[in-house]
Amino acid sequence: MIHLHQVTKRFANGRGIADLTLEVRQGETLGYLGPNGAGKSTTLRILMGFLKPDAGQATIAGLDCWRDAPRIQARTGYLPGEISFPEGLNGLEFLDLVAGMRHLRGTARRDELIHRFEFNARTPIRKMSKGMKQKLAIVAAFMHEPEVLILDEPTSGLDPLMQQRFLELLEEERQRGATILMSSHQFPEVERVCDRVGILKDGRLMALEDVQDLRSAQRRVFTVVFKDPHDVSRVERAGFHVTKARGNEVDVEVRGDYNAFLRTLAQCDVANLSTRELDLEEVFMHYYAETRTEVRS
Ligand SMILES: Nc1ncnc2c1ncn2[C@@H]1O[C@H](COP(=O)(O)OP(=O)(O)OP(=O)(O)O)[C@@H](O)[C@H]1O
Repeated sequence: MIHLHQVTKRFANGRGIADLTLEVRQGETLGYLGPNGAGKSTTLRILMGFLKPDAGQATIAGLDCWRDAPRIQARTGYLPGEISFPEGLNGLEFLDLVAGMRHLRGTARRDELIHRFEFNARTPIRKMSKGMKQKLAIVAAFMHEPEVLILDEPTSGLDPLMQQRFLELLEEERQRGATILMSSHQFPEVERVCDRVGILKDGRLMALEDVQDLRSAQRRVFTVVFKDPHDVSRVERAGFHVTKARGNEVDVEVRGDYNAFLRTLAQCDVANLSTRELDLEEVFMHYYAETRTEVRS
């Protein structure tokens, strides 16, 4: 449904996106993650036809994002990262303006969304808080029940209750069959609502993974407290991936077969042992950091 094929956009500062190929399948929700300045918003703005790529092609439902921008903008729900509203309007007037541009007549969905996000849409926009403006932009992006949603950090500025409401809305849109591309810095929300997750760094796609596969892969962190500090180096020497070491206590990431690790532990004097699943943040954090930091005392 959403296709980027070898798309490059380079700004004067040398940043942007480079040779990016990515597909969001029909009915799929794809989480788009990456450090600040990675090029996420740039990608989304190219898809909405606000930026022209230097090379490559971006399409939504077969329409070229640059040439067919008005048609794409009419049928897509877009939530920008930085929202600029026209001067002098209240929330409802702004929504009427957007509805008019999309030739949308019914107001039931609009009113239902305003009710759901609990804000007074008659407030002048200049008097709205950051969170209220975000809610208003959400209503504008979702009220025409688009088949494609392009969302740039959609929960930023929302309080925890409203973030929850938003994720419920997204879940409903997924059920309805919408195709969703969503940038985010919130690993837990991506893990909750996305089918796949792409990681962008320095304008390049570093990883593209199925969230279900990540869940089912055997990845655990073992936190072990040794009685004898020499056992810490015994674990390291055996080739296991120690992610944190604090005195006698270590965190060890183990993927796949746990038996070899347990056999190594059997040779050590273990005072305490706990284990948990690796979360999405831990799986992907090394793409964010320049070098993995090891905490040693
Ligand atoms: N219109 C522009 N003109 C010049 N440089 C730009 C423009 N838009 C973005 N950039 C630069 O391109 C790079 C990528 O920016 P972008 O906003 O796409 O990153 P991002 O991944 O969305 O970051 P964040 O997580 O901080 O929102 C940055 O270095 C930014 O300064």
